[in-house]
Amino acid sequence: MSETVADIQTPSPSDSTGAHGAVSRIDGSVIEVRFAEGDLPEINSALEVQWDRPSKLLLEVQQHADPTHVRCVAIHETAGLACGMPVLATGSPITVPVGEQVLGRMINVVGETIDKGPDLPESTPRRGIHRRAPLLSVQNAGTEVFSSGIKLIDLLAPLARGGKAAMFGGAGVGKTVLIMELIRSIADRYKGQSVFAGVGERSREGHELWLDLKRSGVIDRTVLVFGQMNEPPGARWRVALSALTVAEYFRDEMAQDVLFLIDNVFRFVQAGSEVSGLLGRLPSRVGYQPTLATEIAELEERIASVRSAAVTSIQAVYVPADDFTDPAVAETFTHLDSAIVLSRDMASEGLYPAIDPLASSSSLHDPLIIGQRHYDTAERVRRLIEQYRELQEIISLLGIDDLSATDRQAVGRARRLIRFMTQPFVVTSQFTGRAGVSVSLEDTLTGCEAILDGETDDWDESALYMVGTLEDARAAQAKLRQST
Ligand SMILES: Nc1ncnc2c1ncn2[C@@H]1O[C@H](COP(=O)(O)OP(=O)(O)OP(=O)(O)O)[C@@H](O)[C@H]1O
Repeated sequence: MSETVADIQTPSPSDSTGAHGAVSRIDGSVIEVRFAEGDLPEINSALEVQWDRPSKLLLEVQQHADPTHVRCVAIHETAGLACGMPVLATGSPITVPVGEQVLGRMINVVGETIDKGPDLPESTPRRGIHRRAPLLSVQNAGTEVFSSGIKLIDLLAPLARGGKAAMFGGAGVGKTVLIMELIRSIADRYKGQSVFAGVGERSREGHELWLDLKRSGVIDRTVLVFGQMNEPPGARWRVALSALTVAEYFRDEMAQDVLFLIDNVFRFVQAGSEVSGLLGRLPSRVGYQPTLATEIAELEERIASVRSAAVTSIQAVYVPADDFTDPAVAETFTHLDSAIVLSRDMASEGLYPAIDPLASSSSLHDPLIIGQRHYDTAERVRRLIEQYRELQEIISLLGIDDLSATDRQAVGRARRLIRFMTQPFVVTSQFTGRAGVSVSLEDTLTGCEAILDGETDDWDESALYMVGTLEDARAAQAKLRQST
């Protein structure tokens, strides 16, 4: 057992364990329960409605309204619930099954299996979902590069082993596709376990992921935890913590590296905002809950690596109305090692993955970490693309012919570089008809250097579009020459 475990134990059962209450008010997903004075269950503890239905109805205590009433958020659907129904205080937080038995399984926010497989064995250990982050003294920040096989990411926003990366983007710019590709490319090379938290997204996507992981043979090392958009806000709000608890068990009790993926962090914030509104709290900036920063920090700070095991996290963050100053987005930014920003302009030009090379960044971008060659190439790429963007305004006004010869050369190289940075994905091969490729950093650097040095100046731009290495582009160019 690692030294961190003692620091992050689940809160001990409270005195209210086994206390009986009764539903006194139902307000959609917010339920008020009456207890005898002195019996009030703790905040964040779970209550179970005692009804004769086969489905469970769990509530989580959010507020002590007065000495005899608690206000709770429902984790399950409340249809059929009536005032006066008996409620049992479980005395502990919501718990989820953890450990080897859940590997290869798909579970919901409270740990019920949702993959139509057999029930989990009775012996499966369970852990409460509210836990503290490991102490700073035992945390281990990641400075080792974690290659993704995706050219743009490895070059300009390298991921850190044991670090946190997020993909930011508005609707439909490719967050889910990118996260799926990363799972595919990383999970089969990754020795540890993977935990996927599906928060508030479409349930169809969850099902597709499950089938996809099954086909690629990595499902036995993966746990999928879902609280999707058709579920009540309480479930969508807490599911990220449930998944994180499963990941923490691998890290702390089994000292195994974990890949922790979340799609989508914004939905977690949104569900928290819904719960806050239902509880009658006054909204804060842009209508968000006043506890926004705390809620994000409580989640993000728990996603931490310790000396004995690394937790590498990749998250998708929806950017509402493409507004990167949105408080939920800006707040998430502050917790990351790598930020991958997706651009609608690039997506509309079909430049996938639509990663903005200038807006994306990584704390590993330092010659002492990634090496001088990588650093210099990335800087040259950024400078050239920046120059191209400035020239684009002039081009749109005056046309390319009015540029100087050096500027025209820069534009040509930048356009080739931008095309070279596109890459066919395995997960999109079915609808693009191009086989997916993974590219090593060495090949990415060699290709970029060749383009920056002018080796491809007389190549057709299209030869560099949606290829893997420079050699693939060379072959495409030869084919194009032959056909003309
Ligand atoms: N790498 C890619 N190659 C080809 N097409 C892509 C790629 N990435 C995204 N697309 C296209 O963009 C569409 C939307 O992608 P995706 O579902 O990943 O977006 P999203 O940002 O997750 O959207 P939402 O916010 O609506 O969930 C895909 O269905 C696909 O047509």
